[in-house]
Formats: sequence, structure tokens, C-alpha cells
Amino acid sequence: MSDVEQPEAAQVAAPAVVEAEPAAAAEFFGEHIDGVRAFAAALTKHGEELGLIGPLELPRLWTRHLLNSGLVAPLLRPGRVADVGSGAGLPGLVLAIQRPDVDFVLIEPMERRVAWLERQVAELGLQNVTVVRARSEEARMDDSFTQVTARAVSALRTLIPITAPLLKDGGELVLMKGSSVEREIDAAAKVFRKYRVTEPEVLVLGEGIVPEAELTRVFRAIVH
Ligand SMILES: C[S@@+](CC[C@H](N)C(=O)[O-])C[C@H]1O[C@@H](n2cnc3c(N)ncnc32)[C@H](O)[C@@H]1O
Repeated sequence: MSDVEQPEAAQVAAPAVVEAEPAAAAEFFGEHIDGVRAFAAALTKHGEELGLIGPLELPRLWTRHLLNSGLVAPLLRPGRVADVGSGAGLPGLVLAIQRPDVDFVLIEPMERRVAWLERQVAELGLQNVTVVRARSEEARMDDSFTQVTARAVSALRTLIPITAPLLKDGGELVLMKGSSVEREIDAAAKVFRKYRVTEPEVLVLGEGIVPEAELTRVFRAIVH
């Protein structure tokens, strides 16, 4: 080992390389691509410093996060959608950019994340988003939502009790899940009965849009 002191610059971690916009993105997001690009630029500039997105995530910002979130947009119906645990705005802000015909309420308890979400709503000029600072179970929301989304919040057994009560009768859960979704479904049978979760199904989304390894699983069910 050299006993020559390393120059200070060499000891500072190199900034993460940010994933370039994939070719599929412009076609997938269509007329909304500029909004998604603006959100991507904001996440790239501030996401790591504000603790919204880890350094390991910037190299897969588009495939793992923006496209992944956007895959849910075609499942939404005109109405009111609550996104529980929005964090950096995934999937809530991406969906709000894609679906100006849908009203979104982003429910997030952490003050810093709420400030970020509110700033992004203003900077992106989104007219269809309200941000609520609360834990979902304490949010004092009426049960008037047509659909509820959530991504990376918790396993179904604990996620259903904080999402299903927000839905009006016949409303739909649209919960983004990883490869453990089938195991989570098995573990949640009692909770499904308690919260009247019916017709559960798992959709696999993203074929032809994201690489095979990044296909997204969505747990979808009706609440009566
Ligand atoms: C791992 S982050 C995921 C954030 C974002 N959905 C994403 O996919 O990047 C989980 C988020 O859920 C929020 N959260 C945790 N418990 C919650 C609850 N009971 N109600 C609403 N949000 C909650 C956390 O504050 C955090 O921002």
C-alpha cells in the first residue's frame, strides 16, 4: 500500500450514475413524457440528498421506479384515488401526471416527504393532487375512494387494514407487490375476510416495456 496521502477528492464517493431515459419511455408515457421527465430531473437533483431515493436506485430510476409506477395508470378509472405511503411520489405523482382525469390524494406521514410532495405538485403544475400528512389509519378520510394504490409500504396482511377502509363499497385495491405476493396472499386470508376483500387477482405488468426482471406484480381486489 502506498504511504502517499490520498488527495481529498479521491476519498469522496463518486455521485451515482443516473439511468438514461430508456427508449420505451417516450412511447409509453406519450403526451405526458415531459411531466415525467421533469419529475425524473427533480428526483435526480434532490432525491438522494433528501433521503427520498437511495444511491443504488438512481442507476435504475426509470425502469425500477418511473416506468414501474406508470404501469398501473391503465388500471385506474376516473374517480378518486388514494395513494397510501407515497414517499417520493411513487406511484402517486407519476400516476397523477399520466391521469389528469383522476383525483389523487397522497397520504404520507413523514413531514419531509410531505414537503417534497407538495413542492413537486406545485412545480409540476398538477391540479389533480392533494397531499395529506397522516398515517393512513389515522387520516380521518371518508370512505369515498374508488381505488387505493400503494407501493413498497408493507405486506398484504398489514397493508389491507390501512388501505381497504378508505374505499367506498365496490372500490378496488391496486397494490404494487414484489415476487412474494403469492405468499403474502396466503398469509392474509383472515384479513381478507375481515375487510371484505373479494375477487383477488395478481396481474403481471410491463412486458415489452421493462426488462423481464423488472416486471411488476399488482394485487387487485374489490372491497364490499
Ligand atoms: C418504503 S417507502 C415507499 C415509498 C413509495 N411508495 C415508493 O414506492 O418509493 C414506505 C412509505 O410508506 C409510508 N408509510 C408507512 N406507514 C404508513 C401508514 N400507516 N400510512 C401511510 N403511509 C405510511 C412511509 O412514511 C414511507 O414514505
